Amino acid sequence: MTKEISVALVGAGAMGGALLRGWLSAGTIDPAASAVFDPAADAALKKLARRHDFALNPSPEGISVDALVLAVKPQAAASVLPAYAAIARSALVISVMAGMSLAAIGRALGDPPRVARAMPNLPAAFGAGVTGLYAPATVNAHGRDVIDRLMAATGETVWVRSEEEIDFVTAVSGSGPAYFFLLTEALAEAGAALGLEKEAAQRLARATASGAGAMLAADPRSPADMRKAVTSPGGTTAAALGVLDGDAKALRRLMKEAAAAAAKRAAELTE
Ligand SMILES: NC(=O)c1ccc[n+]([C@@H]2O[C@H](COP(=O)([O-])OP(=O)(O)OC[C@H]3O[C@@H](n4cnc5c(N)ncnc54)[C@H](O)[C@@H]3O)[C@@H](O)[C@H]2O)c1
Ligand code: PRO
Repeated sequence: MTKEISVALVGAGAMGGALLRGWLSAGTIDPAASAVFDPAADAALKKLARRHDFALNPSPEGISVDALVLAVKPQAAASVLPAYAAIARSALVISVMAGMSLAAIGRALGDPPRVARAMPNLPAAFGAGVTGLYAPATVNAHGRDVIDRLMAATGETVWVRSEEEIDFVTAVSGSGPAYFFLLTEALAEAGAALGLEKEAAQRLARATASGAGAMLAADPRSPADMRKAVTSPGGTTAAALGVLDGDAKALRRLMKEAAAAAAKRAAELTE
């Protein structure tokens, strides 16, 4: 049997909390040997700590774990991370922070020997996440396996070739769920504008987004092939796609601009 991983998690908000819940339900981590740090721990997190018996907000002094996972806001990192420098000396450090470079993490933690970047996304809370991963050569095969096992507990993992590509992952899958939620909002608004009752339009749009997501998860066909399966020649879908994807390729152009803006912002956060 594979050994459970001991983890110190710094920041158990939306993303850190989703990872923690994924690890606990998949049995990936050893709760009794793990610790979670979050000064704003709410009742749900306290209940989780009691149920699974992990340490919540212990003194970081003397804590020794396999992996130190950093999930605080990048803007808070410089002031928060130094308190965890001693843990980082012997642990594999995995940062899920957007736009916080290996160099900046190293500076804040006193240059620990092994630091990797991971960019998960929020569907991790339902085991439906995808995480982009990058580790420099200082992280060996065992370290990579630990990172992969931790992140695979909440969905798929995709290794990328360079640290710069983590900013591109952030633009595609880290921020990506928000693009689909916006599309769902926009579709509901369009339905209401046509004359549907607002609530009916919202239910139709949401179930359509979730149904399309279920097809993407279960159907091996490419997204383009599934799009074609919905589109009868000269029919209603073709009329809509003529607006979204006609000669001007409006949606594809907009998506490129949006992803470029997200990647640029990730790079700015790094400075
Ligand atoms: N939300 C996402 O979809 C998403 C996706 C990928 C990566 N991320 C990254 O995850 C990180 C966290 O984002 P989030 O959305 O979960 O934010 P969040 O605000 O929900 O969570 C941050 C948590 O850090 C805690 N915190 C603050 N000071 C702390 C300290 N001194 N010690 C320990 N914990 C402390 C806060 O109380 C909060 O619970 C960010 O760096 C973000 O870039 C987020
Ligand atoms: N949420 C974080 C942000 O918006 C990182 C990816 C998703 O910056």
